[in-house]
Amino acid sequence: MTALLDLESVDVHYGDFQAIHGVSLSLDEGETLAVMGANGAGKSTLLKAVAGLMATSAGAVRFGGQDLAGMAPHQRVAAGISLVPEGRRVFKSLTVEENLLVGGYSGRPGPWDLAAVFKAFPLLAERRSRTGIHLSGGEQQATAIGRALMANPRLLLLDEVSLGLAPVVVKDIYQALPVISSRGTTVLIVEQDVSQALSVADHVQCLLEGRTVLEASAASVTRDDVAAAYFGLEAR
Ligand SMILES: Nc1ncnc2c1ncn2[C@@H]1O[C@H](COP(=O)(O)OP(=O)(O)OP(=O)(O)O)[C@@H](O)[C@H]1O
Repeated sequence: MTALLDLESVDVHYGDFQAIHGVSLSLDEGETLAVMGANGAGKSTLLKAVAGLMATSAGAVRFGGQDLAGMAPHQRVAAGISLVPEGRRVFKSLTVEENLLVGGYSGRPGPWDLAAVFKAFPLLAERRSRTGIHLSGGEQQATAIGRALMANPRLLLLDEVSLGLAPVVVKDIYQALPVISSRGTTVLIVEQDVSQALSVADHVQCLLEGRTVLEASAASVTRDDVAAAYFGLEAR
């Protein structure tokens, strides 16, 4: 079976600084992969390389078997890759419902519409007429994820889902992830909260200073294994 997302020995640079060193990964349709690592490990950079916001300097990024080299970010969205960036960025003057409808503008067919998003995030259904400026951090995060789903992506990229959110809100957001997967959407999630990541992921990959130091099925690793990889204890 061809992987939905396949990275082969990818390097990414910011000028002279190399942030990603030869990272490979493979993600099958319908699966969830959690990429973990400490601050500065390269997680966001990797997501940006998949979304087309950062150029790769070596290696290949393939989506559904197609090499994405040279494909612009908007073309990747049209092909079925949606990114929820760190910091959420909902439209503050629009209501929840309007934010979601903006996401559906690209018109890809698929299982996600307003009703499906409200079913996955019941808290949004209650807030559908509220403007972005009046939403809590968690409601903004849910809106940002819902907006990305409205584009009916085959691959949803989620950056730092729980950053800065209260634990109770994080729980609400994480409850939606199995619902998202159950509709066939493949998820690549960047997360610093190891327990949350392990609770939803099929596979985990840990980065340290831009290199893969752990790659495993979520069922086969413990929090301690991941923490050790995080801090480079296995590699030394
Ligand atoms: N715009 C930039 N210019 C130069 N270096 C950058 C830039 N953005 C990130 N970096 C560097 O690239 C490396 C990887 O950063 P990245 O943001 O991908 O890490 P991260 O694992 O997502 O961490 P965080 O959780 O802090 O976002 C870090 O050393 C960072 O300082």
